[in-house]
Amino acid sequence: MIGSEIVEDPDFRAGFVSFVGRPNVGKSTLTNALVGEKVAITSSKPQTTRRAIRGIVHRADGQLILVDTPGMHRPRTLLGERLNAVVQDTLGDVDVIGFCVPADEKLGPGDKFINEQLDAFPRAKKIAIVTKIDATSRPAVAEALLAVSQLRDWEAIIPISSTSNLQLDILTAELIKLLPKSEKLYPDDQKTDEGIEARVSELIREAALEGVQDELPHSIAVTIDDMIERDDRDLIEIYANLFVERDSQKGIIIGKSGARLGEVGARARASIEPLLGKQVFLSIRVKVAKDWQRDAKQLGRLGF
Ligand SMILES: Nc1nc2c(ncn2[C@@H]2O[C@H](COP(=O)(O)OP(=O)(O)OP(=O)(O)O)[C@@H](O)[C@H]2O)c(=O)[nH]1
Repeated sequence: MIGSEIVEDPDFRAGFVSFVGRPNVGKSTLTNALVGEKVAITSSKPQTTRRAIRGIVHRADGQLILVDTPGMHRPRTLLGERLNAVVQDTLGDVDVIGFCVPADEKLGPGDKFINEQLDAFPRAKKIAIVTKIDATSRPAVAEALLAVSQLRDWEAIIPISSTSNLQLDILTAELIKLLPKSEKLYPDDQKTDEGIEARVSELIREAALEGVQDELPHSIAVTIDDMIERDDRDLIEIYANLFVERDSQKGIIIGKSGARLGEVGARARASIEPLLGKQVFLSIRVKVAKDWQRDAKQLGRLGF
C-alpha cells in the first residue's frame, strides 16, 4: 500500500469518565460545558437525568467519553431502583469517576453517602470536582476544597464553574492524564453516541419540565412515535407522546385552552431545530399512563 500514512500518537489517551454527585450539583451542566454542545438535559429540578448519555470531548492529546449518570439517591420507586441500577452498571467500567460537590453548599450526609459508594469501584481513578465556584465567596470555595479533601485520597481536587467557564480546560487536561493510553475510540466529529430520537425526546421533556411544580418532573416521560423528513420542504415532522401519571397532571401540562402545551412545543422546537439543522413541525400528544413509575411493564414501554 502506498501513501496512506496514519500518524499514531503513542501518548494519546482515551477512556470513559463519569460524574457522580447529589442531584442538582451541576453534573449535566458540566458535561455540556466540556463537550461544548447540549447533550445532557439540565434543569433546576433535581433528578432530571435518566439515561447514561455520552458526550465526547476531543483534544489533541486525548479523548474523554463522558457518561452522565443520574443523581445517586436512595430508591423510593421502581423508577428510582432502575436509575440506581444504571448508575451501578455505568460506574463498573469507567476509567475515572469525578465526584462533584457544589462550592455553595456545605458537604452533607448525601455527599458522604455517595462518596462511600465509590469504594465499590476500585478500578476507577477518583477525582473531586468542586462545582459552581462562581456562585460563592473565595473562603467558601476554600472551605469546600478542604472538606472534600478529607473524604478520601483523590488523584486531584479541582474547583470549577461550568457557567462561567472557570478551570474547565484544567479539568479536561487532568482527566485526560488519568486515562489509559489508547487510540481514538470515536471519530473526531462525533460528540455523542445517543440516538437522535432519544436526544429529541429529552429536549421535549426538558421543555415540559420548565416551570412545573415539584412532584410533576418525575411523572413525565416522552416517547417519539415518528420522525418524518418531508421531501418537498426542509422540514421534519415529529410525533411525540408525553406521558403523565394522572388525569390532574394532564390538565397542568396542557394548561388553559392548551396554552401551556403550546409554550412547551415552542420551547422544544427552539432547541430541536438547531440540533437537526432543519425546521421542525412538532406534535405532542399528552397521555395518561397510570402510575407508570411503579409498573414494570409500563417502564419497559417508556424505555427504562
Ligand atoms: N452558578 C452556577 N450554577 C450552576 C453551575 N453548574 C450548574 N449550575 C446550575 O445548577 C442547577 C443544576 O444543574 P444540573 O447540571 O442540572 O445538575 P445535575 O447534577 O446534572 O442534576 P441531576 O440531573 O438532577 O442529577 C442548574 O440550575 C444549573 O444551571 C455553575 O457552574 N454555576
